[in-house]
Amino acid sequence: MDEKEKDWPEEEKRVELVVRQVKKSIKKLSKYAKTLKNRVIDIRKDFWDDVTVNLSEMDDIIETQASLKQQAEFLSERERSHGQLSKQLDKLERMRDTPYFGRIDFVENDQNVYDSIYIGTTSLMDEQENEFLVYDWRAPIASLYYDYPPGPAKYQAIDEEIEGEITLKRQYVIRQGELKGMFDTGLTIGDHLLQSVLGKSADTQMKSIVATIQQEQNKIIRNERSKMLVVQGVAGSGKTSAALQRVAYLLYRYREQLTSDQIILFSPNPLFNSYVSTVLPELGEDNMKQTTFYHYIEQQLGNRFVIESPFDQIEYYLQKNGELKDPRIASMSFKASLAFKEQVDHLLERLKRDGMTFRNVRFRGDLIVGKEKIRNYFYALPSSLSIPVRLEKVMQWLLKELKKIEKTEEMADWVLEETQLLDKDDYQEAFQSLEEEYAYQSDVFDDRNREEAILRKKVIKQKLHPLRKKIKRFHFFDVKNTYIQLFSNQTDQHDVFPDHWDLMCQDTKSNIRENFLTWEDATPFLYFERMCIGFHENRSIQHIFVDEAQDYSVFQLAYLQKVYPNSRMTLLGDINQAIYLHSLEDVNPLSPEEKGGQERITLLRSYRSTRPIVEFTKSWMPNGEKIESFHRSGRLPDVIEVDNRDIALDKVITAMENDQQNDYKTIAVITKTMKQSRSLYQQLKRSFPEVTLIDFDTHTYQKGFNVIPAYLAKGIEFDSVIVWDASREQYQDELERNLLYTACTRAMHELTVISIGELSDYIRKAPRETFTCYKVHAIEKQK
Ligand SMILES: Nc1ncnc2c1ncn2[C@@H]1O[C@H](COP(=O)(O)OP(=O)(O)OP(=O)(O)O)[C@@H](O)[C@H]1O
Repeated sequence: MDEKEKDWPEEEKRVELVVRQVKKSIKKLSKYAKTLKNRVIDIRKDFWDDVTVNLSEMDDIIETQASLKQQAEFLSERERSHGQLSKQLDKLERMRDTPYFGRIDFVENDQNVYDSIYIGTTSLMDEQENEFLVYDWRAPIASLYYDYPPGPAKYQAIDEEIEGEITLKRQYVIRQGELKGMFDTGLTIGDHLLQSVLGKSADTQMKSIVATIQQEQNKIIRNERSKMLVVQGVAGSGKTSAALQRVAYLLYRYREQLTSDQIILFSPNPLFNSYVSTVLPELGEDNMKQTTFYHYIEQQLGNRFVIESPFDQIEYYLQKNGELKDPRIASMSFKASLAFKEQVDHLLERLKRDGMTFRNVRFRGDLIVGKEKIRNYFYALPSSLSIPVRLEKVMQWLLKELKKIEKTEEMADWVLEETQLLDKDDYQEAFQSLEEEYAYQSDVFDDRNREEAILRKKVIKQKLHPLRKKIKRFHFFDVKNTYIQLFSNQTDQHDVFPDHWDLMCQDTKSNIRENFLTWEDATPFLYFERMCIGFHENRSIQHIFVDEAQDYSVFQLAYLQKVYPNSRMTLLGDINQAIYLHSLEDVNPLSPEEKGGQERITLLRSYRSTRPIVEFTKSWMPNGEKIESFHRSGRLPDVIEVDNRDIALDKVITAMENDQQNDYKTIAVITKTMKQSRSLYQQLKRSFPEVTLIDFDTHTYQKGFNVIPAYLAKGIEFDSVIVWDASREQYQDELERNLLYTACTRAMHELTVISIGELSDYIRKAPRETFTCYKVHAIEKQK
C-alpha cells in the first residue's frame, strides 16, 4: 500500500469535516442574510416614518435634509452588507461541492513540525475561527503550491520572506462534496488532472484554471512589480486564462484599494467579451470593465465620424490578397508605421509655431470673431505654453466675447420677436422671477418692461447656448484641416514619399472632409486631436489588460498610455497570430526586440490542442520549434486537397457529420473572409439547418455548428475545427499565414483542413508524419 492509499481514509474524513463546516457556515450566514433582508425590506417600507419632515423654517428644512440623508445612508449600508453576504454565500455554495483542490505540507526552516496547507477558491476558518481549514489560492502561502516541487521552497509573506521545505504536494478531485481521487505531484501541477481537464469538451464560456495553474502562468498572475508586463505566449498557452486569474489575484491582494471598475480589459471582439464573462464571477469576483478598442474609438469619435471597423479593414485587405500595389493597402501600411507617427509628432511640433487652422465664429450668420483673428490670438500667446493650454485660453477669450454679444444683442429687434416664440414654461419662469424681485421692491411698478427685459435675456441666452457649447468643445479649432496638412507634398515632412502618395493624400482628404475615418486613420486622427485639445485622462483606472496585443499599432498603445496615465499595463499576445498590417512593424510590443521599461514573460507550452495538432501547426511557423505541446493524444489532422468547390463542400459536410457522431459540442467551420463565411453558411444550412453564422455583430455563440471568419475566432476555441480552403491561392503572405495558424490553433481535439486546389505552401512545409493527407479528384467522384 503506498502513502497515498494509506492516507485515503484520513483524507476522506477531512473532506467530510470541511464540508460539514461549510454547511454550518452556510446555515449561519443564510439565517443572518434572511434577517438582514427582512430588515432592509422593513427600512424601505417604513422609510418615511423614521424621517422627521418639517419644511416650515429654514432650520427645519436643514434638519429634514439631515434626517433624510441619515436614513438613506442607513438603508444603503444594510443593502451593501446584504450584498456582501449573498456573495459570501455563493462562494460557500461552490465550496460545498469542491472545498479545496490542493495541499502542501510545509515545514519552515528551524522548525520541526510541518503545516498542512489546503488550497481552494476561498478561505474557510474552523468554527472557533482559530485555524484556516482552507486557504484562498491567492493567499501568499498558496504561491508555494504553484511555484515549487517538493523540496526547498520560499514565499513572500506580507513583510518577510519565509523559507522552508515542501514535504508533500497533493492534488484532489472532490465533487459533490466527496473525495473522488488524489495525486501526489511534482512541479507541473497535476499532469494527470490537467489531462482530464483539457480532454473535456470546449464550452462557449471560458473556465477558471485555479486548480491547475502552471508555474510560468503563476508568474504572470502574481506579478506586482511591473508597470508594463508583456506576455508573449504561443497559441493556447493560457494567456487569457492567466490574465483573468491575474485580475482575480489583484482584486484579492489589493482588496482595500482596488475595485473591479478600476480595471479594464481590451478584448479582440465582442464575442470574446461574452466568452470570458463568467470566469471572474465563478471565482466570486465582480467582472472588470470590458471593451474592444473599436468600441472605445467609436465612443470618442462616433458622433462626428463614421468609423470603419477593423474587421471591414481586414476584409478589404484579405479580398485584395494583401496586394501591396493597391493604394489603400499601401496607405494602411504607411499609416500604421512608426514613420507616420513621427510625422504626426513632427506636425504637432510645427503647430506650436505655425499652421493651426481655425474656423470663423458666427452667430445668426454674422461674423463674431474671424478665423484670422483667432489664429493671431493663438500665436500671440507665449510659445512656452502647450497647444492644449493655448487652445483653452482661446476658448476662455471667445466665451468672454460671447458675453459681450449677449449684452449688445439684448436690445435687438429680433430678440423681441423671438420672445413671442418662447414657450409657456419660459413665461412662467419669467413671471416667477418678477414676483421674487417684487417681493423685495414693492414700490416698483414697471412689470411690463421688467418682464420684457427678463424674456430678452432668456432669448439671447438660449440662442447663444449652442454656440457656447461648441466653443467649449473647441469647434473653433479646425482639426480636420489642420490634420490633413500631413497629406501634402511639403518636403519637410518626408525624406521619401511613400508609394501612391498622391492618391493616398487625395483619398484621405476626401474621406476626412466627408467625416469618414478608415480604421487606419481613426487612431492617428484621435491621437492628433487629443494632443491638440488635451487628453481626458482617466486617473481612476489602475490596470489595463490588452489581449491580442500584437494587433495594436504604435498609435493605439501610445493613446492608451496617455489616457490612463496611472495605470499598469499587461499586454498579452502572440506574434505568430498578428493579422493586421501594422502588426508586422518592429515596434510591435510582442516582437522579440528588447524594449526598455518592460518585463517580459514567455509562454511556450500550448495547452489547448492535442499534441498532433500542435506538432502540425508549429511546423510551419517561424520559431515553431520552440513551441511545446502538452502530452495529450489525439488523431492526426486531416488535410484534404480537392479540385473543386463542390467536393470541398461534400468534405465539410462529412467532417461535420463525423464531429456530430463523436459528440463534439462546439464545432467551427473557419473561413478566411466574411464573404466566404456568408456563402458557405447559405450552402451548409441546407444540410444542417441549425448551423449559425458568426459575424461582426454576434455577441455570443452557441454550442453546435458555427461558421466564422478566422479573425473573429481570435481568442476562442472549439472542440473541432474545419478550415475552409487552405489553398495556395488563399494563404500566401505572412499575414495570411498567421491567419491560417490562428484558425488551426482554435481546435482542441480535432482538425480538418480542406483546400480547393493546391495546398498553401505553408502547409506543404509541414513534415508528412504530422498530418494525414487525402487528395480527392473530381474524376474519382464521378466513378
Ligand atoms: N493551467 C491550465 N490549466 C487548465 N487549463 C488550462 C491551463 N492553461 C490553459 N488552459 C486551457 O488552455 C486553453 C487555452 O487557454 P487560453 O485561451 O487562455 O490561451 P491563449 O494563450 O489566450 O490562447 P490564444 O492566444 O490561442 O487565444 C483554454 O481551454 C484553457 O482553459
